[in-house]
This record gives sequence, structure tokens and C-alpha cells, in this order.
Amino acid sequence: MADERDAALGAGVGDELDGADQGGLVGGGGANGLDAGLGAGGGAGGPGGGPQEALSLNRPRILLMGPRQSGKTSIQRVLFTKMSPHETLFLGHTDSLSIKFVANNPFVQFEIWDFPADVNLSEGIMFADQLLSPDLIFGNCAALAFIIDAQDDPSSEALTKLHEIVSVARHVNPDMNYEVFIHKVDGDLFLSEDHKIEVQRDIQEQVELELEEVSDEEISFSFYLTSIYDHSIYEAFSKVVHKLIPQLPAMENLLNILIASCEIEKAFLFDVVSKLYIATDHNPVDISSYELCSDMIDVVIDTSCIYGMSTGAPLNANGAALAISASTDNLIAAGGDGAASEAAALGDAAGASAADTGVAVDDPGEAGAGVAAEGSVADGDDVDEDREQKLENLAFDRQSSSLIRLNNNMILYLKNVASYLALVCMVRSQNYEKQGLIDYNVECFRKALEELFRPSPA
Ligand SMILES: Nc1nc2c(ncn2[C@@H]2O[C@H](COP(=O)(O)OP(=O)(O)OP(=O)(O)O)[C@@H](O)[C@H]2O)c(=O)[nH]1
Repeated sequence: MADERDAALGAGVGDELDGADQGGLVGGGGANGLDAGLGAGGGAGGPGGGPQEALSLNRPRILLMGPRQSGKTSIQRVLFTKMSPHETLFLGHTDSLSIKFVANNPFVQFEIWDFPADVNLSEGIMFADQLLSPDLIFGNCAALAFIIDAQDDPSSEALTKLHEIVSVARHVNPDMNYEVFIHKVDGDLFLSEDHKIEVQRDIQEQVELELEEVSDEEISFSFYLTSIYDHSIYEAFSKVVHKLIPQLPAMENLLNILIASCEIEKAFLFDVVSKLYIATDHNPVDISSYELCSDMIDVVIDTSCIYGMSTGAPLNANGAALAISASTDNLIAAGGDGAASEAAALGDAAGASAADTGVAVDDPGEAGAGVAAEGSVADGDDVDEDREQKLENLAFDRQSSSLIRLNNNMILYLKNVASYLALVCMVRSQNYEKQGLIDYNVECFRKALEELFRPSPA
């Protein structure tokens, strides 16, 4: 089931454009002349993406750079194609620029550019028979994620590379954010948190020292400890994506108002497909709360994959299609008090198949309309019919909602608030007594969000 769900989700992310095997870039008429359309075989896939959309150099983009084997492609594949971390062991070397357009919903759309390790930036890089100069690469770039392999011996190669990149990029785009992922902090080498922090401090010092002379002005660096084997890569990448969303402060404000008016402990707005959170309230993000809320999406989608029906679904007694609202009420797992036990409890629930965990589905009669995936997947070389079919069957729509009661007096509340965007909250049971109030406020939140992203009239 998990595989099926993952395949479905993977198909929804967007198409991958590989400079090596795509048709030529056709010059386009972007606002500043930088737009380029894909000649053939491209297309922005994913929910919300239209068919045969152009590859636009005006879209926000995140560049993935770093030394060989540092984990660049693995990060892209795990986050945006739902590749399982273990499968990344079989990835080959990246020898040409590959671009993925991520368009899971209309609110968060960007490109991921995965560079080969040995790119010579001052000369530019070939993509689909066209030379992309540093101006084109960095010009509209929102963030550069530089990946350092923490399991590799501290990396003079990585530092030299970073130095080279920053020297070129500074001239083109002084406002760019540099995100350093201290990656692969997993396994026996990184059992203790203290060791991780020590490694981070070490690398941070080395980076600052290395780049002292590049610019007189301060360069903005953020450092993250990441691994594809846990949630850390999701959390880190979420923070990078936040920098691409101009409406972020307004969304945070809305979430702050929501949690204050409903006495909610923590609220996340998740992109359901990638499981990146695109906004949260002002309370600090505790990784175990994040894991719980993120795992809840898995539970809901797994349940939806089992019980959700698309067109042609069997009919219930009233003649309505059996639809999934995946209301997973009263899911109680073992554990004691506190966040750790919550994590353990839901970890079990999410790890096992949903059918094993006592997930109950709402009365289908109440669940509303049948399930249909919103948006469509554009044709692409790597998206076969089977995967498209699975995406259509992905049961997450306006009706999707779920409630999970934990045995430590906490409730997890999930509600779809826009196309492939879910609000996931943690609420104390005693504060959930006025359920109607929460539902009402969440509906207000949904409407405000809709307003926020409504294109302003010309
Ligand atoms: N332990 C561990 N291994 C990882 C992690 N991320 C990636 N790897 C492994 O690192 C190896 C290299 O990963 P790639 O994604 O191919 O690295 P790359 O930077 O794209 O490599 P090039 O294309 O050669 O530049 C693979 O064997 C991955 O399985 C991680 O978080 N932890």
C-alpha cells in the first residue's frame, strides 16, 4: 500500500527535465527576456500544473550543488519523487543539469536544479543544447542549497567548491540565500545529538573562515543537519521553501490567530504531496510534533488509498459513491505521556498499514462527494499511464479530514484547506470540546487563505 501511495504521490510532483535528453530550449518572451520554453517532452506535471507548460527561467528556483556523492540527487528524489531512501544507493552520477518543476498546488511552485558536482560555473553549463551562463543560473535564484557530506572527512574539496560558487554568485545575485546542508548525519557515527552539534559548529566555523575574504558584506548562510533517513531533510527543506513564499508572514499571522482563538498547541500547513510544511505558527517547531503531524498525512493517505474510491466506485445504500473522508477518529496507540511517547505511538500507527491500526472511516453516507484527485498530470517521459491512474485515485480532496486521539490527552486534527494543502493541528482534548468552534475557525482560515492567494485583479 505504501508503495502504491508513494508512486501516486511521486507522479504528482512535476516533470523532470534533463538537459541531456530533452528537446532544445526554445527562446521565449519572458518579462526580461529570460524565459525559455521546452521544445518537446516537457510539461509541468502535478496537481495544478497545466500540460506542456514552459520551463521558465522566471520561476523561483532552488539550486542543489555540492561535491560528488554528497547526496544532492538523493535529496531531490526522496523529497520530490518519493523514492525510498534505500533506493538512492543505486543512483548513478549526475553528469548533466537536471531540472524538476515542483507544482503540487498553485501556492508553492518552484524548480529544483540538480547540478553535476564538477560544473565549472564561470563557464556556465549546457542544458538542452543551450549554454546557461552564471547570469541565467543565479539571476532569479531564490536559494542555493549546498550539500556537505558530514560522513566524509571534513571536506576541503567542499569548502573550495563553496568558495568558488559564492564568488561567482555574489556578483550576479547579492541577495541570494545560501543554505548549507550538513548531510548524512545518521548511522553509528551520529548517534548522539551532541556530536551532531559539534560537527555543525566545526563546519560552520570552517565555512565562515573560508568565505571571509569573498565579500566585505555579510553573506547570509543557514546551516541544517540533515539526513534522508529521517524527517530532518523535510524540515530543513521546508525552511528553504519558506523563503520562496512572499505570503509567508500573512499565513503565519493567520495561523497565529487560529491557534489563539481555538487554543491549539501547534498548527502546520502542509503540502500534502511533498510533506513539506509551508507555514506554521509562532511557537517553536519541535521535531517530534512535526513528525507526528507529518506522519498523520501518511495515515490519512494510506487510509484513503485503501478505502477511497474514484469514479466507478461502489455505491452505498443511498446510491452515493462510497467516498473517503478518512476520518480516523479514536486511533489510540500505546505509550506514556509526553511528546516522545506521542511520537512512538503514532510512529507505530503510521509505520504499520492503516488497516492494522484501528483506523475508522466515517459513515460514507456523510462523507460527501466521491474522491477525485484535483488537477492532472501532464504527459512526460517518466510518467506512465499507470502512475497517472494512481494519482487520479489519490484520495485527498476538499472533504478530506481526520481526527486522531492519542492516549496522552492530545488530539491530532487534519483538514484539507486548499488543493493538496492540509492544516494539521495538535490540540489538547479539553480544548477540543468545542469542536464546532474549531471547525468554524478552520473554515474562516480556509477562506482567508483563498483570499490571500487570489490573483489581484489587473
Ligand atoms: N547515510 C546516508 N547516505 C546518503 C544520504 N543521502 C544520500 N546518501 C547516499 O549518498 C550516495 C550519493 O548520493 P547521490 O544522491 O548520488 O549524490 P550526488 O551528490 O547526487 O552525487 P553525484 O551525482 O555524483 O554528484 C548514495 O549512495 C546515497 O544513498 C543520507 O542522508 N544518509
